Amino acid sequence: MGSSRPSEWKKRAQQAVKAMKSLGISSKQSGPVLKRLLNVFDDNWALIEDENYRVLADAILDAQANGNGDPEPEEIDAFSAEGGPSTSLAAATREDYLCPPSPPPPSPRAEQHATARELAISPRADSPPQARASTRAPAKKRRKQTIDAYLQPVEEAVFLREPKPEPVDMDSRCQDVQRGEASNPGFQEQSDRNHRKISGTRNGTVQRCRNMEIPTLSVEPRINMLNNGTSSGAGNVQEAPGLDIDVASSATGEVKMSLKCSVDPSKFRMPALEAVFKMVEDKCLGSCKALPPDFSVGRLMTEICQCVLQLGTEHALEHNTQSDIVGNGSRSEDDGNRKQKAAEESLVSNGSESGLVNSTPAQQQHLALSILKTNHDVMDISKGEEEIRISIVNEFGSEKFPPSFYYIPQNVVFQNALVDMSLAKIGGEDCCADCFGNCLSAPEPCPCARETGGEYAYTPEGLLRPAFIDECVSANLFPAEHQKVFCETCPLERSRNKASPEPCRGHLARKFIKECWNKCGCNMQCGNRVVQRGITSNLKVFFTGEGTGWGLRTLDELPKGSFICEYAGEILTSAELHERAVQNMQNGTYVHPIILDAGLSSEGLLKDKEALCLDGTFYGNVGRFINHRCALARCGHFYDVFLNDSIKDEDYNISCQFIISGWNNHPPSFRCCDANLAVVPVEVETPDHHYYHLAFFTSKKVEAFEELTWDYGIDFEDKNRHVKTFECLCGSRYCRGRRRRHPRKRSIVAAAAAE
Ligand SMILES: C[S@@+](CC[C@H](N)C(=O)[O-])C[C@H]1O[C@@H](n2cnc3c(N)ncnc32)[C@H](O)[C@@H]1O
Repeated sequence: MGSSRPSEWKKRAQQAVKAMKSLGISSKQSGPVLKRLLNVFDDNWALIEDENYRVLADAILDAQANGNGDPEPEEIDAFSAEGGPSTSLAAATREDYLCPPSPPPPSPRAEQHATARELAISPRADSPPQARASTRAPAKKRRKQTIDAYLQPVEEAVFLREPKPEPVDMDSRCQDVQRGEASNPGFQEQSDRNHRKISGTRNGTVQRCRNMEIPTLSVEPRINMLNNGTSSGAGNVQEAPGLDIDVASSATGEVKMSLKCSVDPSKFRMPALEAVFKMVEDKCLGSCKALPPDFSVGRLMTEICQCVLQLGTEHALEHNTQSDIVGNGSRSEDDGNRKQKAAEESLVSNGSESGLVNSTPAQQQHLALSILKTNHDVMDISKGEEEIRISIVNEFGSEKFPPSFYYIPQNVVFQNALVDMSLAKIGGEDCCADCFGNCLSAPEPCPCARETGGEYAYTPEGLLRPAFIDECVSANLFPAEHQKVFCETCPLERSRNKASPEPCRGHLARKFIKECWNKCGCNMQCGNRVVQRGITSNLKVFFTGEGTGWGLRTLDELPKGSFICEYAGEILTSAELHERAVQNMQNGTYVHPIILDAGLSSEGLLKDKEALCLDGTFYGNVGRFINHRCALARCGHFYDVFLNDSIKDEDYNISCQFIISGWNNHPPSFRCCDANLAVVPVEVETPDHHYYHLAFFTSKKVEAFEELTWDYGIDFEDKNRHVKTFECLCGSRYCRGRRRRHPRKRSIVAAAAAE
């Protein structure tokens, strides 16, 4: 039959074999399969040649996958001798081989992937007929799946080529990658599978992933990649496969990352790592103008390793902490873990000895929750509760996590607090039902501006007006200069001592912001709705390393008057707060709850339960991380401040003048204030001042990465205070809470000041 074939037939057979050769498939592999195909297709060459011999390439790979790839010697001989197909494999049908139109044949790389496939389209002649039939029946469907899977790596593949002379357009490359994803429905799924593929080793893990974000570069064939010596010989076209990354950890604590590519071993010798880094820098990164001049791939890889280690160890800590609490799993000897465990143990034991036994069920629940809930998300401590992610960072590597708490973006009632948010309570004078869009653009201020004297508290740029902030800071620092209201029977004093409460110490009549709300006709973008829209600045929780625990910093430069966040927490009655404060003292912990007493002056006589407080200890937002900084020494304390040798004479003079004559007698530039936030009462849902929000605004321009601080207003010298306080480590020159170091000097300065 072979000799009777026309030369045209032979020519076509040679071309087919040649086409397969260019894919790295030898004639020994392609010949027998071609023979089978011609038999099945009744010598219809068009079907085989279609799409650049796609059917043939696919059939060869399938044959290899099914162990039929190595032809019997007779088959090869028969083909070369006769140049025509054998009829012995006619059990396969045309349908088995045909598939919907698809892109051109895959690269040789696909060979590796083909080995993973389960398809058997050429059943052995010795299979029972039923078995063969059942194999064939779903073959078409499987064929399609196979080809889709088979073509997939081609789209995913990263081809390394020589760089083009023109600058690299990273954005358009990324778009190309994204387009690839969108145009191939299987792509995302495949990618997800690659990312999910995590297998455990003994006490270690191996994670394999394909980096889909590596852009495609143009290529020249000579580029050699790392060789694992197992390549099946892909010819001399060195198309680097999709970047396969392995990350493995061993029981001994090593973390290893590897990038894998295949190459012909005879053409490869391992280059020096520095040379590789240099080449990558020159080729791929040098043209990217955004990189800093000292950028290097070596540092980039070190960064990657460090990130792997950091994320890996943090994850382990979370896991171990939770395991310990439920009583299974073993804890590593990591220092941070031991510390955390010790802290938890002390909480537990304190709880059982004094705290938990003596506390109410609700308190017990809170203590238990605080012990259990240690699953912070380092990428976003709010776990999606805020519009913006707020990550946690510890540059010191000691305390691994901030204290446990539940993240809440808004205040919640703990138990007995009564917060009347009824719409019925909002009268026509307390809202702007007739407004539309942005109230700040209207020709006349709306009724919501009444609270702030007919002028909105916010500027059109969304900043709190400077005069408003200065007033709030001043009230905090110089309460004596501001109006105070005294209750007949102070609910706060009564919560401390019901039997014989002390006289009211007075409550400052404070300035409120009033925002538009649900009964108003304006929209959510109205300029008079800043606090209720939530956090918009980029913030980070960080470990201060200065003895003040965790703190909050801004990542943006912020002008004066910028809204940072609310202080959100549980709403407690003053009685509940008092009970909690006592518990906390017994447990050796100190929290900084805030009393919502700005409205007490207008409320008249209140029952205990009606004086409200906020506590962010167990439930809170990022506001709970804002540390205290002494804004300014108060009269009577300020001499001590200047005993510190680092304080210059001019500071001394300015501050003395300042303190003696008061805040308002000095121009703003003299109003030196070390804390950079002011806390402001904000009315949103309730028109009275019984319940309100507390919002932090910058009290001056703040640099990017600066820690955000506010003055808690603590009188560190007050021996009668009912809650335990901390020794202040704010580092401010005006610090009121630092331990005094030079008693002798103090008396000299005091004497000098008295003259
Ligand atoms: C509202 S929390 C602030 C966040 C806290 N640093 C943390 O790690 O969770 C208040 C607590 O922080 C600590 N703190 C805040 N400011 C401080 C300061 N200036 N000096 C010392 N400790 C401070 C005290 O332990 C205080 O009880």
